[in-house]
Amino acid sequence: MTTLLDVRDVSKRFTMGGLLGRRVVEAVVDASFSLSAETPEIFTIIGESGSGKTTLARMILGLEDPTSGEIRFRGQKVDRRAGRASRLEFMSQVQPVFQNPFEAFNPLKKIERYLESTARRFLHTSDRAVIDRAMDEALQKVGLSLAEVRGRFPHEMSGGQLQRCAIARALIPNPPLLIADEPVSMVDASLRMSIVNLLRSLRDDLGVSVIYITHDLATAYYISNRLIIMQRGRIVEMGDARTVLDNPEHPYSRLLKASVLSADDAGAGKLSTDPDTVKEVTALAAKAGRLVARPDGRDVRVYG
Ligand SMILES: Nc1ncnc2c1ncn2[C@@H]1O[C@H](COP(=O)(O)OP(=O)(O)OP(=O)(O)O)[C@@H](O)[C@H]1O
Repeated sequence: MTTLLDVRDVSKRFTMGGLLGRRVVEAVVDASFSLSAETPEIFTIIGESGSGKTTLARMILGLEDPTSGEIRFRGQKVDRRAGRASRLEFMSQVQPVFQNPFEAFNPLKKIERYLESTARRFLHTSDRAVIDRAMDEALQKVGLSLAEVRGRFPHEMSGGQLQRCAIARALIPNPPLLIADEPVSMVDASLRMSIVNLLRSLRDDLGVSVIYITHDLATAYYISNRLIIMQRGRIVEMGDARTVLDNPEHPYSRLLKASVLSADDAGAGKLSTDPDTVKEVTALAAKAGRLVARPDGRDVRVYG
């Protein structure tokens, strides 16, 4: 297997506060997984709020350095301090899609200006016809066209349409990997599935791999090939999405499946369920344990 992305024993520790009241947060602890270059897949990272999903994504994007461990993309170490040319080359191949498309776009600028600057940057051209063609091709991939988008400001689009534009922007350099951090949580429920289906068609029709970060088990089940479940920075279960979600083995994975998001916290990724179970699972979060490979291909964290 040729490896597209290799995340090896990666940890991230944040230290906050001064000498008095110093606080250390273990945001990600010893995360390891890899994606194949030959088989595009949707690889999902699931976990409640604060479990370390975004920190892991930011390290993969080279926006944050691991405290220990290493991330390699196509064999090259992901390095925030690499020279401008190699950083640009990396960024053209690993593109982010963020949660809130209204924040991703400057409200005072027409949408095409944003797409255009991405095209100029990554395609190294200022040829108008080449730029227009690249923007139109990328927009067609998400079910839009340059003619539809031209002249429009972000507020003139629905959240779903704008998220499509954000995905089109990410597709301009033809990246083999997208990192989509909660890409549907700010989109109206009625339009959510169309974005989820779009991610699926990027994989199936264009061969793009997607790291899909979410706390929504339903969409994860629907589109993922493999997934990892994170609790307080640690991977507690990893494997084929359906195997794990049909029959979760780690107590936290079971809790995640059994829990219902409370109406107040819908979309915030906080769990609301039986307090005793929560207590039991919280106690496990303080233990290191170790990931053990199971015969059915999944890895589950065990203790003692
Ligand atoms: N720059 C930072 N400085 C200090 N602590 C941080 C920083 N970034 C993240 N953290 C902490 O690291 C932990 C993991 O945060 P992270 O944002 O990665 O979780 P998450 O799973 O993405 O949560 P959410 O679903 O809410 O986005 C949290 O305790 C968070 O407070």
